[in-house]
Amino acid sequence: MDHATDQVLAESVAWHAGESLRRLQSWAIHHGVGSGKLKDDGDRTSQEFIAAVLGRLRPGDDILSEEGLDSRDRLSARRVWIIDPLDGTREFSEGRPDWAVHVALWEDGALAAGAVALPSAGRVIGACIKQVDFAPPENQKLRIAVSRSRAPEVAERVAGELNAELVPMGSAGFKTWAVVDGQVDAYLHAGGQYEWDSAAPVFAAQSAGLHASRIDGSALTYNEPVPYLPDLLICRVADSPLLLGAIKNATVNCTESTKTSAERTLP
Ligand SMILES: Nc1ncnc2c1ncn2[C@@H]1O[C@H](COP(=O)(O)O)[C@@H](OP(=O)(O)O)[C@H]1O
Ligand SMILES: [Mg+2]
Repeated sequence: MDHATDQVLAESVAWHAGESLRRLQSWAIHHGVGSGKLKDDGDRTSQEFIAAVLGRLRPGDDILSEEGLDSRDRLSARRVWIIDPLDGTREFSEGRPDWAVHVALWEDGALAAGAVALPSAGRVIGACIKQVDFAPPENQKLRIAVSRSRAPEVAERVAGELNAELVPMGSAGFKTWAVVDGQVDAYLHAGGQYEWDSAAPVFAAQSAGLHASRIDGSALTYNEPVPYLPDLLICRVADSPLLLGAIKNATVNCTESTKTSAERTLP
């Protein structure tokens, strides 16, 4: 299968899943559906839709999904779709716009396709997005997107060292889009996340010419036995030495772990 065809599929399935979720969210708000039910319905229906499409169009591929059962089979597979049917679930269930759908393809050791659908912005970011070549206005503080509900301690320290502004938002995909779109200069996360939270955003960011790595500067790797990938930095390549240096200073005595957890075991 050629990667251009896989990329079209990733963008299309993410877009359609996102549009269904957007309609579900509007309907639920209009009818006063509780946030718990909206969250469960969103996760379930998006998972079912994406799994059905990939199962029909790519029957030989494996799937690693936040909402699906994991299996050891994917460790010997050549191609694994890594999906988060609804990222920013909390924000979705609160009726907010900062959520996304992530669909990525890992093939032979690397990300080969990926798409992040952003229904509130009417956008999908993937392989065909414009390269990010802008510089921030002079004398403007660096703006760093962080989790709205779990802003990491390291980000607060980095902001202190660089006199940067932290911008809280939901969803890894939404924050990545904010960097690609120039609304912020970086997205910094630590303290916990899984492969499905970052695979599609990282593919889209790298396609746009951005830096994406672990917060110690090492490469992000996918389809690992334990899909725990707790931290992430996305920013312009030119800003990466400054940010990685500040993160290094900030992680001394920081309580957040950047080590891979071995807590999840495969059946
Ligand atoms: N400390 C942590 N441990 C595990 N997952 C985390 C985490 N912090 C953030 N995440 C996950 O990363 C995604 C983006 O988080 P945030 O919106 O806080 O930036 C969310 O995915 P889901 O919404 O798919 O669960 C969230 O659950
Ligand atoms: Mg997620």
